[in-house]
Amino acid sequence: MLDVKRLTGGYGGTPVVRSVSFKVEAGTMLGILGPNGSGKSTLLKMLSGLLPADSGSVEIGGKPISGYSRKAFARQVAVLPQLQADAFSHTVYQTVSLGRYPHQAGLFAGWTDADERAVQKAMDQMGVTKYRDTEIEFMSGGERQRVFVAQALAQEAPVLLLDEPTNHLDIAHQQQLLDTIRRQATQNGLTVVSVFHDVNLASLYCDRLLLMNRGEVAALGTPDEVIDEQKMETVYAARVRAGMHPEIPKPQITLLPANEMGHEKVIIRKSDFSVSGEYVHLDSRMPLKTVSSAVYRAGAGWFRHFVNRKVGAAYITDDAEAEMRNWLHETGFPLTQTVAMMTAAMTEDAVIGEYGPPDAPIVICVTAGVGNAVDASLGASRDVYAGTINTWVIVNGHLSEEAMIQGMITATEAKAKAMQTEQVLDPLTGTVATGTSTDSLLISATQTGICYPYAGTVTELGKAIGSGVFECTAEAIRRYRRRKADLDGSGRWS
Ligand SMILES: Nc1ncnc2c1ncn2[C@@H]1O[C@H](COP(=O)(O)OP(=O)(O)OP(=O)(O)O)[C@@H](O)[C@H]1O
Repeated sequence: MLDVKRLTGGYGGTPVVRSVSFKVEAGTMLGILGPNGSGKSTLLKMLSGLLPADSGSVEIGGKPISGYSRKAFARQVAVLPQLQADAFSHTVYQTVSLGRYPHQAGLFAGWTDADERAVQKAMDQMGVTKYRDTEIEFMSGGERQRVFVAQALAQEAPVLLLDEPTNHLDIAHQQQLLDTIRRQATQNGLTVVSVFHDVNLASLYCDRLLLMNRGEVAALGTPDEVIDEQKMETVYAARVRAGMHPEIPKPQITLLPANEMGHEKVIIRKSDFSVSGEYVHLDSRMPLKTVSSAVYRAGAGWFRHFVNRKVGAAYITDDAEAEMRNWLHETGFPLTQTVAMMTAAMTEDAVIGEYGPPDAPIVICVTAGVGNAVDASLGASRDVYAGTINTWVIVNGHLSEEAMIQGMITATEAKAKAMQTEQVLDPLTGTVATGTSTDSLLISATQTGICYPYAGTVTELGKAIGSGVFECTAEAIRRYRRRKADLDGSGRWS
């Protein structure tokens, strides 16, 4: 739909944009990225015909833009320039209506139903209908921006050129605007070229990205191809980390501040844990990098509060995560900083130990209930009962991603060995159990101090995790059994 070949141009003699070539297919979105002054707006002005090119060509629908009359071009291309500070004294309705001028046959031609519908639809899409009769000079920057996007949409041109359309918009309106434009591209075949400052928004919404650097193309391709850590760091001269969006497979970048903010050194000790009949709680004072299979906030994250909550043996709920969230909220834990597990075992019986280097130990905490022990190798079908081994491994050190996962494997193997040593049997199969059906594991690290690249069983860290989880689990099983024996003897927990 849009074909740009070796486009060069700028202001006066010096070209600002140099030999830029790309194509945009109908129904797709191209995002233009690049540092300040890299030539993004200049390129967009050349595509809009506002700035003549020194050399090269821009074709729309197979025809050079110079071949279109002004009005015919406006029927093909709608443009949203960078938001201007000054606004004219027009109402929202009048401003959006201006978008219809390329469809008017002559100066005195009548306003048609199609014009009215297009204006109404565009105002609705941008959520500005309620300001219909407000003069735009009295509106906020974000509100005005939405009015100008509505004007461009009312134009109903097959090509839309946008310069920083989300400028001034809050996150809800950014989402609404880009969702609308994306829908127009996918459903109605709109071709969109948009300048973005926000690399992450561009990655989420665009099919392809064009990364500009000093007026030239630094990269052109899918978001996966363009959003590369090294490329971003070189072009923007900023320290970044690239990773995938948590919900959809699109790359996102995060800035790395120069000073290690929030990385005050803390040493986690056994004495930082508080244990009651209600829950085990570790308040680490600083967020710890964590991977877990917890009920609340499972997966990867940074957390300060670690909770292992006691629930009754008959605990049942349709949505354990939501129930846990409510409980945490009512109990006063900050939800964004807390990761939480649950257990039917007695939390007072938690076994907590320090292993490895005494000045920066690996702290392990285990609660065990093995009434529901399972031999994982036999895959027998069974009912699920409460009875869980919850294991926390807290490392005073810096773990690589690999070490995080290896630490989980090492801990699981050590737990299975403790089950074997303590001769915990699967009641269904009569064989030695390897765990229970609802076990949970958490590994956290301060990410300061000693670097641990690996945590396999022969590494220093692996040895501390292996022996520590084994000892703590075996002791937790013994405590559980003593409780059970007391219960069986007296008919109640002692
Ligand atoms: N009207 C103008 N006259 C002369 N030079 C200009 C004009 N507009 C922009 N420039 C220069 O062209 C270069 C590229 O500017 P442009 O606005 O295209 O960059 P950009 O990538 O859009 O930047 P930003 O991210 O800051 O909006 C800059 O060095 C700028 O100073």
